[in-house]
Amino acid sequence: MEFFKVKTVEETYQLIKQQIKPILPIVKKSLYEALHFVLAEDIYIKENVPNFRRSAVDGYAVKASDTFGTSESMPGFLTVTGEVKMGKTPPCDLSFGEAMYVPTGGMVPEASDSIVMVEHCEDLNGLLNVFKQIAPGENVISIGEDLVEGEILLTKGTRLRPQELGALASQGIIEVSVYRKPVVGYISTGDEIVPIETVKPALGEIRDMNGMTIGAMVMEWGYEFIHDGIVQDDEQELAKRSKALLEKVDCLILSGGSSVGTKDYSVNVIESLGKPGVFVHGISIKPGKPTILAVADGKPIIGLPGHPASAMVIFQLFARPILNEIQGYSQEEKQLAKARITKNIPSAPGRTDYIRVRLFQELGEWYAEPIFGKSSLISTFVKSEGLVEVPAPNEGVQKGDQVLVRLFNKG
Ligand SMILES: Nc1nc2c(c(=O)[nH]1)N[C@H]1C(S)=C(S)[C@@H](COP(=O)(O)OP(=O)(O)OC[C@H]3O[C@@H](n4cnc5c(N)ncnc54)[C@H](O)[C@@H]3O)O[C@H]1N2
Ligand code: MOO
Repeated sequence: MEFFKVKTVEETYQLIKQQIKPILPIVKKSLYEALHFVLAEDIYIKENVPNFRRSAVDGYAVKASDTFGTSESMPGFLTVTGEVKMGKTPPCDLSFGEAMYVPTGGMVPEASDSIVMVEHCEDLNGLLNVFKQIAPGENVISIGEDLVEGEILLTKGTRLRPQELGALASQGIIEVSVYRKPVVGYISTGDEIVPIETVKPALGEIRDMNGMTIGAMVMEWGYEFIHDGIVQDDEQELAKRSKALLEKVDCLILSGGSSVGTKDYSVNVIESLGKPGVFVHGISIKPGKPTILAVADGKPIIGLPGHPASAMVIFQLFARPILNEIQGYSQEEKQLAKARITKNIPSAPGRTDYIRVRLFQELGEWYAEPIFGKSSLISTFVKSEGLVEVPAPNEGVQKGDQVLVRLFNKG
């Protein structure tokens, strides 16, 4: 372990990918319980969808060539031979000069290649007047147009959203193998930190905000959170409590004591918990520079800076990908919005800054207003809806520049 040799944000993300592996057990879940779990198997399409030719509209099945040359002023005439009932096969096939009524989703007779919409024709006692020519294939959903038998439907590592569950349902797959969701354990450190229930903290004491913000973020992501309480600045006690908690959870978070002060024991304790140990201590980032990232016998450990806004920024940026990796999910988060920045943001080159911003809309354009303030201020987060990144090589962002905002979850 190297002492406080800062890594860039990019290097940190690369190290996370290298160091953190899927460790969570694979479990079976019914589709009803599988939302947001990460798939642990490849799934192939075993049935075409649709597996019969289906009409996309309410109309008449015809041969397209029978409609060629027809128009409002010069309708074509076809004989209506019957009607297709929903969920049933057509009563008979179709010949030239014939038409058959088919509702949306109904099966198209084999000899028909297209459907004229009801609005483009008129059924006069079995004589269909067609006022519009159509092209072969029009309004027909072909076999396998949605999902083709034999092709891959979903790959291992896909997070199951409503649409993936729908695709699985189309195949009659009612149970899937997924990675169990992580259980996150958390300890606040610091002689000055007192439980939030404390009615009147003594002068110099502060209520445990980080336990609340970090716990709520974990729960927002759908994972289990265990707050194991507050540990005073006592290295042995912290080591004992961290070790015991790490055995029960998949990922351990310590808040505070991450810096280089005389009572900042987090890094030693984290290093003692298992191999290979600390792989990041210090990131060239603002806020959150003294962040610690480690792996102990496969389990990730994060040492968060104590300042509440720093802890939230770091947790948002790095805990999310770490928790994704242990579930076998390694895609990037994509909750981004474009906006114009309303003020200049100065920044030191060589350091990546994350600025809290409030979003608002004016004359159809979105704007991001920087909420400046120290990294100890929770109020900066309360007023914000996202973070704007000022990349390391840049000296800042100019008022009016287009920026990408990483949105906080709206719940
Ligand atoms: N000489 C240096 N000092 C500091 C550096 C540095 O590079 N050199 N970095 C600064 C930066 S940046 C940060 S961030 C802080 C991080 O320090 P720690 O992680 O050691 O955090 P603490 O000292 O324990 O706490 C900082 C601050 O946050 C409050 N805190 C802690 N835990 C909680 C909690 N659960 N809820 C609410 N507030 C909490 C704590 O009372 C302190 O006020 O280090 C700088 N120093
Ligand atoms: O980098 Mo620290 O998190 O600002 O105070």
